[in-house]
Amino acid sequence: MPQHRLPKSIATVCLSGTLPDKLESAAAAGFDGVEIFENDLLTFDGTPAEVRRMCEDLGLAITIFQPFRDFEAMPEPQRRRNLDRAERKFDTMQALGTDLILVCSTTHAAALPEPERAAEDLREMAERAASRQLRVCYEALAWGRHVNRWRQAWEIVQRADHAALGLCLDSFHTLSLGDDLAGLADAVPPEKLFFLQLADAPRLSMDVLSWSRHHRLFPGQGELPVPAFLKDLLAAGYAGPLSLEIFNDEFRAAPSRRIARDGQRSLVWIEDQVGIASLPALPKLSGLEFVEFAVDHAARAELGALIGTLGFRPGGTHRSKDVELWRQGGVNLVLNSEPDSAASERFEQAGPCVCAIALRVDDPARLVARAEALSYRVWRERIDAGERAIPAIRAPDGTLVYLVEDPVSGGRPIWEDDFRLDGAAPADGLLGVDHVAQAMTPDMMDSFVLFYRSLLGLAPDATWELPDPYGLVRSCAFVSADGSVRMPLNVSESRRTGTGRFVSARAGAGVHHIAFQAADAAAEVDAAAGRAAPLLNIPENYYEDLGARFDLEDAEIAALAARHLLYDRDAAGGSFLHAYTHAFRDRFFLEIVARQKGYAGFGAANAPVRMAAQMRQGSRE
Ligand SMILES: O=C(O)c1ccc(O)c(O)c1
Ligand SMILES: [Mg+2]
Repeated sequence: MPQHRLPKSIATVCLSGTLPDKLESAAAAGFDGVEIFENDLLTFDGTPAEVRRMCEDLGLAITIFQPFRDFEAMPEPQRRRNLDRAERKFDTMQALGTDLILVCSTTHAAALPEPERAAEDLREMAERAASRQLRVCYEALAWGRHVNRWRQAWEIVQRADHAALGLCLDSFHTLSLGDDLAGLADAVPPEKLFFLQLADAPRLSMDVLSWSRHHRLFPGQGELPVPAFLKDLLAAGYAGPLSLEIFNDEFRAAPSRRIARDGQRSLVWIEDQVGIASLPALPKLSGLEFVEFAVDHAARAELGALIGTLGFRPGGTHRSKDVELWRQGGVNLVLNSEPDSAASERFEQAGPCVCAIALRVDDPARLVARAEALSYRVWRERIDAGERAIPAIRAPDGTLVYLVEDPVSGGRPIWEDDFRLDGAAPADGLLGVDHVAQAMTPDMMDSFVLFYRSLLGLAPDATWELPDPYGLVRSCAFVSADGSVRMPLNVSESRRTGTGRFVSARAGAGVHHIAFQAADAAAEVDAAAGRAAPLLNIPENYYEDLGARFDLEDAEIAALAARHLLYDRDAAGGSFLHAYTHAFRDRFFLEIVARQKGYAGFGAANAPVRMAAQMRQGSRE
């Protein structure tokens, strides 16, 4: 393991904007250095010396200049021209003030399949570089013409045998081919490990070039074993920068400050994963203590009426603020109309919405420290004497995530301190909050993924592509190990889907629906119907199909149909019952669910039916 902190670096290609924007965002996020991607220099209207000065002013080192393409093993006359081209790039590097250039393995059809020639050429280039105190590192592209594995690249570097020539290892190129770094520590001396690029990605079945150019992600946002890769590299003695190199269509378009910040977080996360730095330990989560809505008085009355039909009753009022607590069984809903508060700020911006959720955790202070180490913003609401200070962390969309100490860990319920609990006894059919689903623009998804994974240790469930009548909705839930916290994330490229319309109305991301877990779904729905709850109608065709898909008795199906309950079952025999309310002002909706025999999903198979029903219901209003 390295004795000193490894510098953190990011390739300019990861970020949107002009070169100065990219550099400022990298510096603001706390990076020590940048990889200058050649295209960002070519399109910049200023000299390399100016870029050098900008970086110096921002405290950024230029860790590498890249890429230098189609160099090795080319026939004449390209061979000679390539060496001239290299000399020109060395001039640029000297003006930039960086000593390292990345040569990626050639993809050129004319390249010769001769490692000896590749070695000879790289040796010549390294010799010329060395005469200017510069160095060259060689990277195997996963789609290289003759060299696509690090072992092949190493064979060539070894054969070239020049002190100014080493390897660049890129986690994507190795892991995308199902390869790993086994044998690296034995084969390659540490001084030959010149540079490391870290990139994660979702597992996709497509050609590796398109996968790499459009779908890379920061470590922790995807599915590749990047921490294991880094561990192997550190064990082999790598002591250079940890550098992020992400080609991603969303990143290219998203605000560079947010993406740079996420990049920096991903490196803090991976340092903790591999044990070269440590974050305060992950929280132990035990469910949601409350969900808070930002409302004005009119919306509060209307929302109170809706949740009233699900058996919620006013349970108390806040001692010093215009805030009501509504309860049903194990669920607490907070309706916040306090002017000049975090809630009112959200209301002004987005109208009635979920402005906060509260997690029950074993140690709020430890999770606040973890959030701070990951540069997530911590919020402390102003409080009056005698009231409890409840810390909160800002999710990527600004929603507050309050942290309350789990009573099991010795925490006292927060309600007695801050509320006058004077409500009538509510109904008690709900056990707790089952899940809170958020909808967002596609460019926000990976920021949320990193938030839930790095901060809370939630793990991704399966990804679903759900057909709404007006476009696809992509959904992936993040779930705690014990299932007590479930957070589905939904995105849609179309603005006409339910998700797309929500995101437009909400101007960003937010909570799209909240599901309550019932002990007995049928009883809960019957009670809600008795209170004239606006429940979503499900068409008869759905129930016809249920009978075909599952071995349910006709009477069972009739009982589901009568209640507009949806049904799902998993391979292990677990089952799921759920029903929905109409949307509240076309913004968010509520769901009643019951899980049996360990069912762990969300009824994804039913989502198209639900979305079509919502579309019909919306157009009737
Ligand atoms: O996609 C490419 O061409 C490319 C270029 C340079 C790299 O370091 C890399 O990993 C990929
Ligand atoms: Mg690379």
